Amino acid sequence: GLGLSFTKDENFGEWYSEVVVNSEMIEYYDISGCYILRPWAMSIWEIMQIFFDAEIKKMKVKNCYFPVFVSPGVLQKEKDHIEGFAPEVAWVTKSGESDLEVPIAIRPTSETVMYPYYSKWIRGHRDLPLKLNQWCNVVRWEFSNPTPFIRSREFLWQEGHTAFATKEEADTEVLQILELYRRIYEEFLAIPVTKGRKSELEKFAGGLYTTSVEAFIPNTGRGIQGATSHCLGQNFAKMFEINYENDKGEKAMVWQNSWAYSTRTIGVMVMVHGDNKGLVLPPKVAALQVIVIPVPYKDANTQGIFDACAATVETLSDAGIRAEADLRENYSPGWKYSNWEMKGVPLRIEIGPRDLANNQVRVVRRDNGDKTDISRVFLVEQVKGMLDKVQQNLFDVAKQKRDACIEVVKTWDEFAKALGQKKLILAPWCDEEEVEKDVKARTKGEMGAAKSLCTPFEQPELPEGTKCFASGKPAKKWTYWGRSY
Ligand SMILES: O=C1CCCN[C@@H]1CCCn1cnc2ccccc2c1=O
Repeated sequence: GLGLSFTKDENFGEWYSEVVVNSEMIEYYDISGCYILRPWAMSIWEIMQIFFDAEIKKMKVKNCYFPVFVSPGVLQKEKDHIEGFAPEVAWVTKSGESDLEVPIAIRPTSETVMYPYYSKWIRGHRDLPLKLNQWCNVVRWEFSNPTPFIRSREFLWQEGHTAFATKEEADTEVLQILELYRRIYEEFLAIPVTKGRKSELEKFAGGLYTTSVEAFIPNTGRGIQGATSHCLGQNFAKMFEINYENDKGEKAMVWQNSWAYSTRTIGVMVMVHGDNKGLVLPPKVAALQVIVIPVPYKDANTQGIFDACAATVETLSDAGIRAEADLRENYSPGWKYSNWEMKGVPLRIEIGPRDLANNQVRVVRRDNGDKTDISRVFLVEQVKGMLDKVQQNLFDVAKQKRDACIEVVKTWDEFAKALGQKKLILAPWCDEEEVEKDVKARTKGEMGAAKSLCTPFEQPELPEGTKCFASGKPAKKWTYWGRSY
């Protein structure tokens, strides 16, 4: 039938797969871990891209495009960053019938592709800052459970790679980009995220420090890294000899950042807002914000109803609202309601004989089902107002649910209990890596180990003498912990 076979609370994994397919965002592909992004998903990606691309252009970042193929020499150049990732690198070994002399890697990320050329292009201090970004795909041949948008062997992202004369400039940009990622999640996807710093164990090994925006999925009790903004320090500058003659005539190495968000954002949005009727789209990223549906009754002025639907679409479209009418003759209004609810369209407008007679329309909200009759005289401002209310309500509900999952703990027992209850745990930590490894070891199991998610920039009060939850040593900071994707 039309509806879902699984409910979000009873069978989250099956529910998710069904929603992304039935809403026509994803088509499963015949290669494991690869998915077809259909227009209903691609339109969300494009709306975010328009915002983010415009914002980085204000920051004087320029777009470019580097090859997808990586020569083995440079890929292996960065020893400690590549070692952990090597199993994920996909290689081209043949063309046609013949083997390639030297296998060629497919980019899993582009530091090693780009930085030999940064070394060539950056000569003097006038060549700085160099700020490039590319919108592209990357390939990581992962083996852990593939999930559309969340974990796939190929995904779309943007990767920014910048180089500065000073650490101060790099530090500043890291946080400017992180704020853009917060806006992507909170202003567009209506998802609350926490800005913070990754631990030494969880950070990008090739960098100096990693900041991230962290989201949380209440249904699975798992944290998920939403986007990352790394300061690479001078590590890659040393490796790839990216230096310049500074204004004192000395040779100096550049300070670099790299930052990315990916199509994973779309999966988080599905998981957070979706319900048992299917996808729920935040209006800001909805390709279609209003669907207008005629509700003819016997022969009561059917043409008048269809004309009113068309006129309503025109009025809303002229006001910049993304609206369409579903005038298909061979589907009932009820079928259409279910279909567009499954696709997550924020508002439905119904026009029947009574609405026509009263020069009004009935508006139904997808997020909470509220029905409101509004006069066609005030149509645009009322619909705009309702779209804003849907956007805000989705954020407020998601934030309330996420906050309800946060558990502040002081001891190991409280930590273990909260973990079992699928909580997002805030705990005082001594900031020792050995202790972090110990937490992973002690929580290993079929649900996956707990790990540190981030140390939030907004630190609660840490009373003198507070002990680390895991080691009992003097705590230095509050850190979020939990199972994760
Ligand atoms: O996050 C980002 C932001 C954008 C640019 N790259 C950084 C760091 C990527 C870390 N990473 C992640 N998976 C990998 C997989 C295979 C080889 C290398 C890597 C790898 O370096």
